[in-house]
Amino acid sequence: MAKELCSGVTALLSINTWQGQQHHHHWARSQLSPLPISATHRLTKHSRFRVVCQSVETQAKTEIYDPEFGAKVGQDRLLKVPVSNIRNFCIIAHIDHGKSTLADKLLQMTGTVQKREMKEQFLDNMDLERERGITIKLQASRMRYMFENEPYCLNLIDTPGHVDFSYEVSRSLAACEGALLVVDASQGVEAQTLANVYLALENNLEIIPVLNKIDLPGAEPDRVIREIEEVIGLDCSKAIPCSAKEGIGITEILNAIVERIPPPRDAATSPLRALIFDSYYDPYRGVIVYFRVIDGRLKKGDRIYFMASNKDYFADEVGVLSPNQLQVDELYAGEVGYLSASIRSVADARVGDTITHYDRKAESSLPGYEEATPMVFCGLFPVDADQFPELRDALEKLQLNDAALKFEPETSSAMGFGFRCGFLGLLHMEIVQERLEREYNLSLITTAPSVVYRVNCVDNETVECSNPSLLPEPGQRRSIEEPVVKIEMLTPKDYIGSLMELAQDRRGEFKEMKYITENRASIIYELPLAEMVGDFFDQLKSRSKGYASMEYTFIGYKESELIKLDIQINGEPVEPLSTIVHRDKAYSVGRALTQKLKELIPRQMFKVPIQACIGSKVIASESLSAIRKDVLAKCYGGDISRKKKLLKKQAEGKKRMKAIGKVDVPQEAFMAVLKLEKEVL
Ligand SMILES: Nc1nc2c(ncn2[C@@H]2O[C@H](COP(=O)(O)OP(=O)(O)OP(=O)(O)O)[C@@H](O)[C@H]2O)c(=O)[nH]1
Repeated sequence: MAKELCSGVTALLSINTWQGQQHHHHWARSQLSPLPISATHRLTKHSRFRVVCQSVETQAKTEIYDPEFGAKVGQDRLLKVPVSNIRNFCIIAHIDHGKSTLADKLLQMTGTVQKREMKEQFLDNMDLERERGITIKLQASRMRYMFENEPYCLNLIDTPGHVDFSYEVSRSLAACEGALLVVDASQGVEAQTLANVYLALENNLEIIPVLNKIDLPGAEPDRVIREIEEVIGLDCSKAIPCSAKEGIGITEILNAIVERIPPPRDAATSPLRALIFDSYYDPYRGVIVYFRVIDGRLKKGDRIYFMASNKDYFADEVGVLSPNQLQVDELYAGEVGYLSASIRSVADARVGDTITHYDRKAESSLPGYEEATPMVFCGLFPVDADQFPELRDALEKLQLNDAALKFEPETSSAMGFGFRCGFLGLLHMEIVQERLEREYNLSLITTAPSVVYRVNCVDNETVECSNPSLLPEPGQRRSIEEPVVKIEMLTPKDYIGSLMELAQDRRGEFKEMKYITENRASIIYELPLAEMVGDFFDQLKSRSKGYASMEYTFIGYKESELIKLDIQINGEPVEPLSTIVHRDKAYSVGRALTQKLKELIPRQMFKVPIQACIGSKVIASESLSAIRKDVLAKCYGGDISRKKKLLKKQAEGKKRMKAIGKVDVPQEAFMAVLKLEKEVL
């Protein structure tokens, strides 16, 4: 167990400890403060022990014998400081501008973690996150920082960097008094940065602009400062130039956090109100809740009450994040920590919920709580029907840790048993799919994502429909409404035309365009969400050579002329290929989709017609010709080419396919509607 001792030299330590009647002796070689040493024996507050420090340089020995020392060691690491010495902050940055690198450097510089303890990046914990280089879940860490001979406790709350998780971002901002605004000095302000800065300003945070990557030859800090001032209207006279990679400017940032970010309000005597900014499921301890105490105190053993989910528990364990969990007895207003209370699902302790005492409830909960509303749906079917129970178990397990994931059973004559799942956005959907396949070893067929439509029926009822194949028949419906989003694209001026064309093609309604600097513009459109869930983002990136960025917010539902397009393969309707499209696009989509399917579906031993229909009317048709009988298959002998062929066939057999009637349809076909060429849309 690692414990932090104080001193300042590289030393050889001889540690003698007594626990009850037992005496233990350890040697450890370590540079003392601020780096922790590790002792295999458990040191507790009540251990009596003797520490002998021997300087490696001078060989001089110093002996410390202090039965109280254990308590001091504990305190040092747990760091209790007055509320005026606490600073709670987060980092706002566009993807890839260096948020995680900076966070890691801050942890290192304050001695919170040692370099060798750090995996590639400490704050991004999940494998998937590390692989994709993006932050998905929030984490937090406290740091100890000495400023003008006084210890300060700096709590860094990490924020996810993707629009799908903007609600989580808003809650972690609400747990802070300040934010570092990190902008890549070789790039500039991006849409994501803007959206998060506005959120931070709404939460009255003190913002410290930081210009990262000044080590790069292409860095233009002055231009970027002007951009931040013009676009956001933030005073950048005290912006800090830094290189998170090279460790330049880190001390200035730490000093600015202490000097410029206000301490939390001292409200330890009010009834308890703590804001949950993250939670995750631990299979051994139940849900671990990360929170910031806004008012009052929270003690180990307290009976607590979650105001939104209406559940009560006993707080079995309360502690701080350093960044590993360290237990404490109590946390008071201003502090950030975690608790565990044998909670079975994260849905009971949702991000944004308020924790109060069961016996002394706060009058009102903290503002800003929202239920997670899935915006994007898709069907998930096991390739092998036997895996259905495993898929259900896996989804249930994932849901324990992800309150935003929704699912319900779905049956389709073409696909068999599966689930209709709801996600916050496309990235969330991809993450869940990947985790199901990787962590649970499932082989899945995923249908193209769909949004939730509102169907106004002739009997004046309104039904919500997230599955195109279940859309009420034309005779039963009066109108269909679809979700609409407002998007803001930030782009260098050279790509304005191409991006406007993209938005226009996707049924976008132009709202506003303004130049934010002489070379960059902001373009605002309102556009159906359904048009966004496809490859809009990829298109935006490829049309702007990666320079444009975007941000979207849901603004409401709007009536639109929509119809259902069905696909028949070999005369059989394939419901998972049904899509809802705008009337004007039905013919071109139908044509493109049948052509695409013809390319994707392997040829069979017989001729296969592929048709697109609206109701019973066929609007486009293609046909897949039969393959000749494989005469070579009957060949006998050890011919190498024959073996190769067999191997190839075997490999093909492993490809994900779903037999629809007699036809094998590969996974790509189900996503075909997303990949239709731009020209036809
Ligand atoms: N040259 C240079 N590169 C940097 C610096 N800071 C970060 N980088 C690099 O920029 C890339 C992105 O950095 P990250 O810290 O992963 O970015 P991020 O903002 O955390 O990204 P998300 O986790 O996706 O939000 C990495 O390849 C870093 O090595 C810097 O100061 N100088």
